[in-house]
Amino acid sequence: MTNPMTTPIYHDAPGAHPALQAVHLVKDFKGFRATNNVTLSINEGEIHAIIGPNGAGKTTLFNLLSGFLKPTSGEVMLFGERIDTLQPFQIVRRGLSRSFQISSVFPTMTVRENVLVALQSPSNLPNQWWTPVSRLEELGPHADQILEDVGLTHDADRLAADLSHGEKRQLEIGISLTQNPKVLLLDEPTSGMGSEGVARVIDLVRKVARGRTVVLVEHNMSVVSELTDRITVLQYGSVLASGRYDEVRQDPRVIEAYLGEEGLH
Ligand SMILES: Nc1ncnc2c1ncn2[C@@H]1O[C@H](COP(=O)(O)OP(=O)(O)OP(=O)(O)O)[C@@H](O)[C@H]1O
Repeated sequence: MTNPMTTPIYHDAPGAHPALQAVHLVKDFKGFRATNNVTLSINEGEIHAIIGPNGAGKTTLFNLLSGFLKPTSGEVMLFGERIDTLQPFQIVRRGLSRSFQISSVFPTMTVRENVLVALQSPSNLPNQWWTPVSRLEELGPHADQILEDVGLTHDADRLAADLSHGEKRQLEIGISLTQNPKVLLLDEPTSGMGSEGVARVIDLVRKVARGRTVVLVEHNMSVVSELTDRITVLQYGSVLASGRYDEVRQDPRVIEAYLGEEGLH
């Protein structure tokens, strides 16, 4: 095992404070290398997008960063401390949360109950909840604040099952916020949404990113260009390019290998 004290730290800009780092990360699935020596550094306060074609390894990298997969080799660092040796709930306690899409929403509970239940959990992970909803009222003001933050105040008493796709994604982000994460990972927050929903999520991500570091996997390039400070492009599990969106979109390797002749817009 590598000594954390000797782990190289990749600062990419003078004065930058890394929040989340991958250091020579490798993940093999039965001989198939899904993550190939990925090193990247995401700075405190940054909104960073991970993009790449289908099968490039984005979800695998997200799972490695949040502890849902253990790396074959390499390290993940959160504010300079190794977290790849920890369980996901311990990583949440250290300040990193991720959205779970529909898996962490209880469809038979109301929107507000979903947030209340997540608030009393030591992490926002499924199976970590045990307090009956009736005892959760003291957390009500906090839940209401989160619902306001994610724009669901008027939907508080609706069953989660009755929410639209976009509203469920808003609730997912709300559930992630219950742990007041310093680093928030969002997996395709605009997937399956029309332009109105996309615009709402862009506003929401900007809002929740205040005072936080946000990492998102995103296919919609207009979302990427509007929201992100820097992006990382994955191809075949490796980092093809990483840097400011404006720079990376002009990188000939990115244009040729990933985006086709038209490139990023
Ligand atoms: N548990 C697994 N076992 C075997 N192979 C896997 C496993 N998980 C992912 N892979 C493979 O690793 C590669 C990367 O998959 P991953 O889902 O990380 O890509 P992705 O960039 O998120 O793709 P998409 O944009 O389609 O969601 C793919 O070839 C996939 O088939």
